[in-house]
Amino acid sequence: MTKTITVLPGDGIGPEVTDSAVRVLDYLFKTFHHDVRFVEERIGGAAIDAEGIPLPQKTVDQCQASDAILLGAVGGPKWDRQSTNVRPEQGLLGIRKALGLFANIRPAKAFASLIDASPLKSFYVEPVDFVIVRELTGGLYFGKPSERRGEHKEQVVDTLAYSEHEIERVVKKAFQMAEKRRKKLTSVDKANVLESSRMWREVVNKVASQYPNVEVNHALVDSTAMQLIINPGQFDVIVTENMFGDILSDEASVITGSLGMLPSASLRTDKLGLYEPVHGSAPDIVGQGKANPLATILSAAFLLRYSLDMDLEAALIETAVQNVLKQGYHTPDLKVSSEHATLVNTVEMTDQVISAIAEQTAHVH
Ligand SMILES: NC(=O)c1ccc[n+]([C@@H]2O[C@H](COP(=O)([O-])OP(=O)(O)OC[C@H]3O[C@@H](n4cnc5c(N)ncnc54)[C@H](O)[C@@H]3O)[C@@H](O)[C@H]2O)c1
Ligand SMILES: CC(C)[C@H](C(=O)O)[C@@H](O)C(=O)O
Ligand SMILES: [Mg+2]
Repeated sequence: MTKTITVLPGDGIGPEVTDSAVRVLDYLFKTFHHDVRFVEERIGGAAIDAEGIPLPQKTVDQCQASDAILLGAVGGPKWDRQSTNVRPEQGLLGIRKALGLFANIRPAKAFASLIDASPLKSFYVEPVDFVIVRELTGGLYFGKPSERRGEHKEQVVDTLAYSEHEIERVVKKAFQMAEKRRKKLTSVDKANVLESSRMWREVVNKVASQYPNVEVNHALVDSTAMQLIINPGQFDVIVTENMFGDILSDEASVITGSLGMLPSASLRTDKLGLYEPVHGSAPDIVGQGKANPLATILSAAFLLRYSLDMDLEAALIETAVQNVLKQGYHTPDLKVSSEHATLVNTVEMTDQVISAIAEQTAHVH
């Protein structure tokens, strides 16, 4: 049966990086004779410009009817300047919520050839291999009320709300991942201040009894931000609420070299997932061929693994990315200094990944 991937390029460098990932996927599907079609829909600023809203119903319906979703990025100064309440980011939050994608998986792993691209000393970067499991459909991002108040709108309120069920399902996902990895789970919160964090801890402790092989630590978010810099190698799986996960995952991304390298998967309990780079629409480099497509290409590998059960094809992408980096190809965001380094643009980087896949699949007809 034909599988469908909905592609949501979005704004800024979004279309540049999704084009790259679609080319890589298309190459693999042709090579292995998989029957997969791509359908493109609008989200974010692109949807606001065309239809006045960041998440048209047609986009939601198409995503719901598909097997997986590949997203670029949304947002940019053009829409920040508009004085309306309509924002591109509402499209992204809306699609995560509409599809119930509660678990956002953001791995950070050191690539041997990028160790020197990190702002940290290589000694700290080499052992890095952790996954942030970020709760994605609750917390401060979605709590109501969220509004300006008072006669002169001189007050404001945002709400951090969670139900036990919302915490439990994402914490279980994190335990399941930890079981398959080094069996260490760090739950990050602000339990010295927030009631929601104290409940978060209780739920983690309750779920922990079902996973006796996994060692559990509770850590405060401020000290975790520091530990990520002074000893990032200590972490295996980190589970945390929506906003803390957002912040820590950007921090994590630079440890391993660049925001342009970090993929993500947003999952629920069945196979449908949304795959996107952790980075944003990078308005400062749009249209210049400088966008690093690897975060999106690696997100496409997750798409193959988690939504389409194509583990072999996913591994081919990951090995190809490693090989291309080993050969010294890099986009401008990757500060590599080796004498074999070759600076390439977005399209050339994609070409290199496809040739590296071709080398591995030369025997397939
Ligand atoms: N998932 C998303 O769609 C998403 C995520 C974060 C930010 N945003 C939106 O993106 C816009 C810009 O936000 P920002 O500037 O804070 O974050 P950003 O991630 O877009 O950019 C931060 C910096 O990293 C660089 N960068 C990011 N991705 C890169 C890539 N693939 N290759 C090379 N360099 C890359 C950018 O050039 C910039 O200097 C905002 O409107 C924000 O809301 C969207
Ligand atoms: C653009 C924004 C709404 C989004 C978030 O905060 O979730 C982004 O920063 C991310 O990390 O995916
Ligand atoms: Mg973010």
